[in-house]
Amino acid sequence: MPGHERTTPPYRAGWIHYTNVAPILDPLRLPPGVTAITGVPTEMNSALLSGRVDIANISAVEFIRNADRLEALPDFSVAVLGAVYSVNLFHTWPLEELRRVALTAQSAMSVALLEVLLRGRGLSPRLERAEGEAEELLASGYDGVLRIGDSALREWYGVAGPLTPGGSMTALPNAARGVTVTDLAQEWFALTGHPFVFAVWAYRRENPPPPALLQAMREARRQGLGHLADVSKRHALKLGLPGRVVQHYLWNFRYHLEAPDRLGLSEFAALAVPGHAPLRFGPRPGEEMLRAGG
Ligand SMILES: C=C(O[C@@H]1C=C(C(=O)O)C=C[C@H]1O)C(=O)O
Repeated sequence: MPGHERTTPPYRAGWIHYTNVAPILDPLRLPPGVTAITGVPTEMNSALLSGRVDIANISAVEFIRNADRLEALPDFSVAVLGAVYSVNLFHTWPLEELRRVALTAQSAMSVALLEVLLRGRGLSPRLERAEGEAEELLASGYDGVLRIGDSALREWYGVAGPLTPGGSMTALPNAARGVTVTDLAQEWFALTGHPFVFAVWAYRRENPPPPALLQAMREARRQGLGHLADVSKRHALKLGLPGRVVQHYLWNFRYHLEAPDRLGLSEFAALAVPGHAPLRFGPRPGEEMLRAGG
């Protein structure tokens, strides 16, 4: 049409912006032509699947369930080997005696992990979606509450902290005032000896991210991990937690989807989504142009 420039629509990103992705997202400068929105995991999962965004860090189980149409970046993850501190089951009875467990509506992956862990122990408490703080839900009649993200980290600290100087964050499970915190990633490690991958960066296969976005994300991660003390200090203020606790929390993550993480992911996929389509990952750093034919 005369007088009308044909413009390419923006490439739309959806970020779960929990503190655990701050080392990647805080320093990120979006390249021209890329926009971003933020939300909790279940919101970003559905934004990607419904086509409202083009790439998102989503619950890994949704990537597995939709492996026939999604692909994930080969070198980005939110994973841990052992405890994660922010995916917690708060409970007042031993796991074997739980009857009614409240699940946060923000999570898909941690819910799937809890289901796998309970099944593995032959347990089947009633699982219900309910939102609210752990102690509040425990007081209202639930005997277990699954919480994730920043509020789970804060509530974990409410039970486990304040840590004594030189005290260990790794003595788990934590318990205080009749509430036990079971760290689900720690349980996964006890079961398998492998890392647990909570999130991957996924996109619809026919719509991969522009190389400039990948480059910006990799550069941002380098910056963030290189200045972890600053990132931690800033978020500690926001969270109302000691800087050293947030720094321990952040350095503990595995952000590169390395071979051990993929092993953990495949193992989880086989348990949680039997018969899933093969998991597909995009080209390795530096190989994007090869695939684009350039
Ligand atoms: C480690 C976490 O992982 C997050 C948990 C998710 C889920 O339970 O669906 C999704 C994305 C992850 O970034 C956390 O929430 O603390």
